[in-house]
Amino acid sequence: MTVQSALQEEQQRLGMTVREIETQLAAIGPAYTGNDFTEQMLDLQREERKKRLEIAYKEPYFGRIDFQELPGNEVKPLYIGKAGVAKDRTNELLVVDWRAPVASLFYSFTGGDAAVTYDSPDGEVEGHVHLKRNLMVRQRELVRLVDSFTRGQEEDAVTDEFLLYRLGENKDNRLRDIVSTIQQEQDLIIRSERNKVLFIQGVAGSGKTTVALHRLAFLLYQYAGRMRAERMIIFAPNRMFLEYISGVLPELGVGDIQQTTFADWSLELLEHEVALRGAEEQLAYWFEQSHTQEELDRAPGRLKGGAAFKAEVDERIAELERTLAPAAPFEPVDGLVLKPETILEWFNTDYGEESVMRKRERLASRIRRWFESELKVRRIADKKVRAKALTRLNAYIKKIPSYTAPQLYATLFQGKTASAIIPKELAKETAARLKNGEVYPEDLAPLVYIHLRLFGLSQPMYDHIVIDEAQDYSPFQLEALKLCQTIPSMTVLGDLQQGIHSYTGIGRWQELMGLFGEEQTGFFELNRSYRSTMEIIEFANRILGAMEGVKPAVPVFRSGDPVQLQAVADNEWLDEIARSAKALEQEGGLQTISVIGRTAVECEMIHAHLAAAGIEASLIQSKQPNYNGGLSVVPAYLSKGLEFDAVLIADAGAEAYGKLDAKLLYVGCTRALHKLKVLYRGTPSPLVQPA
Ligand SMILES: Nc1ncnc2c1ncn2[C@@H]1O[C@H](COP(=O)(O)OP(=O)(O)OP(=O)(O)O)[C@@H](O)[C@H]1O
Repeated sequence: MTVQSALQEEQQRLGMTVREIETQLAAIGPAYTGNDFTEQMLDLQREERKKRLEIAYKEPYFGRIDFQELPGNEVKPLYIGKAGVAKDRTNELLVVDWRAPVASLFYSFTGGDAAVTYDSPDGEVEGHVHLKRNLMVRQRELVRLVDSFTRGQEEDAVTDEFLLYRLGENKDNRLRDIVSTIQQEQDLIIRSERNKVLFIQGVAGSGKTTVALHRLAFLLYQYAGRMRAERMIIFAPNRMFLEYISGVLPELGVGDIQQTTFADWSLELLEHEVALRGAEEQLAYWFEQSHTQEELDRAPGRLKGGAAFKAEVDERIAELERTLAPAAPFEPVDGLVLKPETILEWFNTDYGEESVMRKRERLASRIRRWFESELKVRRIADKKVRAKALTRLNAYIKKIPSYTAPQLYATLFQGKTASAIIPKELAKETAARLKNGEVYPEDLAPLVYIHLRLFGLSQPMYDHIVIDEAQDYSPFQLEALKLCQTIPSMTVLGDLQQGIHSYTGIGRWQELMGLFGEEQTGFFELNRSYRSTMEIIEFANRILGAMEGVKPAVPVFRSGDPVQLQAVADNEWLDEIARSAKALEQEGGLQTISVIGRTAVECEMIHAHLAAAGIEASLIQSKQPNYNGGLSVVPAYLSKGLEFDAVLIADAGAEAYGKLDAKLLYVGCTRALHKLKVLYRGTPSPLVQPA
């Protein structure tokens, strides 16, 4: 078939599909506004369908795969799109949803005449691929067609043309979906079974965040009815990042998934009984100055987030459970005695796996019921005797220990019962804060954990949990989240090479993986980086070069400008930043440009200088809820997770980045998609020695 006839065929097919979608959309009609429940339910379904059709209407599909099921079936063309569309009357599939089992061929097939297979609900299906075609549709017009495989013909060497085109585009201030170019190694993760805790170690720009979001969309499709969006939750490092990723799920037709930070979620769970303090001061403390390894190891976050402290918390809860049932008999009326052995038996046998305070509640109710029934049986009607008995009952129940999470947590920092591993100074300071209802970020995981052990989760358990930037999580945080699921189902992603919060996070994935049984976990590595050009990735790889156990990122073959490394005199520094930023702006086409500084203080200074030079830029600070694109100034530690068309590293001098700061500089440089310029004052950092 010639290119011309292929184009014609596809144009006709596209026209037919678009008309069908238009007809179906028109038939849906206006929303129901009445009170009939059945009608309301039907309307919800119609709305769902409408949403899917609208997504399909924008860009009906992006790929085609011609598949012949064996043995000997006919060759069927399958069009793959964001949302499945079937013909109204015949139910013939016009577009296959990208998440459908057969669509996996589009992502996993890399050429060759051999038979291939995919997993369907009825078992493995075998067949031959005859054609793999990428189609670019914009505004319902076919603008591009590339065949990456035609059976029986020489292999076309253009497999990655579409990917390169997508990667070469400039980006705005939002992360995008990648359904049309998901890569094989990413697809494997997205389609993994649900009842696993998947750990994904991926280099900067390997698509971890994007893949995790696509995985949610896949799970909702694959386990429709068994997994629900409102019972899924995404944990991201900060609110600005949440805003940055907020477009992807709606683009994939998925709504209602909770997206939060661990701190916000914890405070809500604790019903705002405590107030969070010190988050910004902590960032300033750890990032505005250099620290030794020893300081990092002794950091409060490490101590309170580690396994040893958790063991102490567990022991404290166990002790509470052991001593909760009263040891003294209950005698509401002289001669009427409820023995402690009976109470203990009720407590130990009747309430099984329930949370500790719930068990207490049930025990108290049971004692009350016993009291009422005994008084009835004994026909105790005398008002005075009854009133006295009631007072005794209340006093007895009041003595059964009752704690809120902050109260129990506080016992770990006071008097004889204080924790053995928390240094005295830290314990004193924590106790004083707790008295005022104030906590630091590292107190949240133990508090939430205690709360969940004491009271359980007040809402349904989560069907799936996504944790982004998980290298910054402590084992205790994961232990707390583990309590929110009956069967673990999580996607835990991060990059140890970007582990800049080592005062609280982990050094090895095993620290988190070890919390689950081996059969419950899966581990994936993503080493290909899709964000940056080859030149940028090679530069960034050299920064980490000297570090132990580093896996260099493998670039996609996308070449751009060389990275510019430029010395600048102290007195010229701010002017040069302004000049460089202006030059990048004037290049045109770059939608997002960022000046990345070492500290927040440095960024404030740069921002003020840009403003004085008449250059409009936004200053990104730690409390910021959003980021609007354009030109921004941001400290390296806040740039994590984001990306910009062009990055200017404000100062990579030896004073700003010592050898211990490799990860931080790596984070900064790997934010750049297309252009990277690095200025330095004085001697360059040993991490970026000029060639
Ligand atoms: N298969 C793909 N097709 C097109 N673009 C992709 C693909 N995979 C990743 N990308 C792009 O690469 C960039 C990086 O993706 P993402 O932010 O998800 O990576 P990450 O691994 O979470 O990065 P980091 O750890 O540096 O924050 C995004 O612009 C994303 O759209």
